[in-house]
Amino acid sequence: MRIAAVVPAAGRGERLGPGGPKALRELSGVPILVHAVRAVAASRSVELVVVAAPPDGVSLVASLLADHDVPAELTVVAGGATRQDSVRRAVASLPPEFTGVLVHDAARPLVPVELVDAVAAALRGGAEAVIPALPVTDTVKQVDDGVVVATPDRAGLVAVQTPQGFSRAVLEKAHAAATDSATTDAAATDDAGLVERIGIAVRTVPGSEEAFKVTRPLDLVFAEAILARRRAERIR
Ligand SMILES: Nc1ccn([C@@H]2O[C@H](COP(=O)(O)OP(=O)(O)OP(=O)(O)O)[C@@H](O)[C@H]2O)c(=O)n1
Ligand SMILES: C[C@](O)(CO)[C@H](O)COP(=O)(O)O
Repeated sequence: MRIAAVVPAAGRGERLGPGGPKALRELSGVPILVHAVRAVAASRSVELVVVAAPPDGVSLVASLLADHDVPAELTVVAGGATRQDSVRRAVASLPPEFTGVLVHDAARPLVPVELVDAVAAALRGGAEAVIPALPVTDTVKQVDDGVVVATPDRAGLVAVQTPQGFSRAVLEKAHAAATDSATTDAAATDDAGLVERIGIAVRTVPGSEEAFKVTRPLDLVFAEAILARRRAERIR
């Protein structure tokens, strides 16, 4: 199976606050997107990376990636108005020989290569859909208008990350079904959610704390701390 990585990077990063599109914000002087692309490209399973850029920023993103050392075959396409749109457009651009797809958020720049490899290995092993998951550490409540209506059993809950791996045929079918029923179904926040809706089993592999999503300002502080620790480990 030939595997490509699709990196949705067309979001605005509103929860991160002012400072421009999140994927172009810097961590240790390098754009978040470049960290994320290098991280997936570090896996020997990944032969091609397709980045979904903000629709008005395709050439800017392409030249930014060209200016940095990114050891991958790379293309940049225009993303869409939602993450789901961005992923669908990037998958549609893949050459036919790529029958496996890893979808990885640009907003998860520090994913360890071991996690990318584990998702790719599960895909090669026959899984049609595989996602990294970590146990939930907080108690989670369901609320309605500020009032708690239920407390789901935490033992059955996980928080999921990217890269999420799919057989390309399954991913395309799930996105097509979601596009057809867009007015009746709630938006899915991840690709695995779309795959679940078409009745395909989604397997999990253990996630990584370092694969966290840069979402709010404090996440930049965590990310810089992890990069500092990695630098220190390299010179030790
Ligand atoms: N129209 C969109 C929206 C999101 N994304 C991407 O989907 C990933 C996960 O989204 P999220 O963390 O929510 O990013 P933003 O949408 O940028 O954040 P926010 O919701 O705070 O604006 C990010 O890599 C983001 O760039 C995308 O490609 N296209
Ligand atoms: C795909 C994802 O990262 C899995 O946890 C997450 O659902 C993206 O959500 P966001 O609201 O677009 O950040």
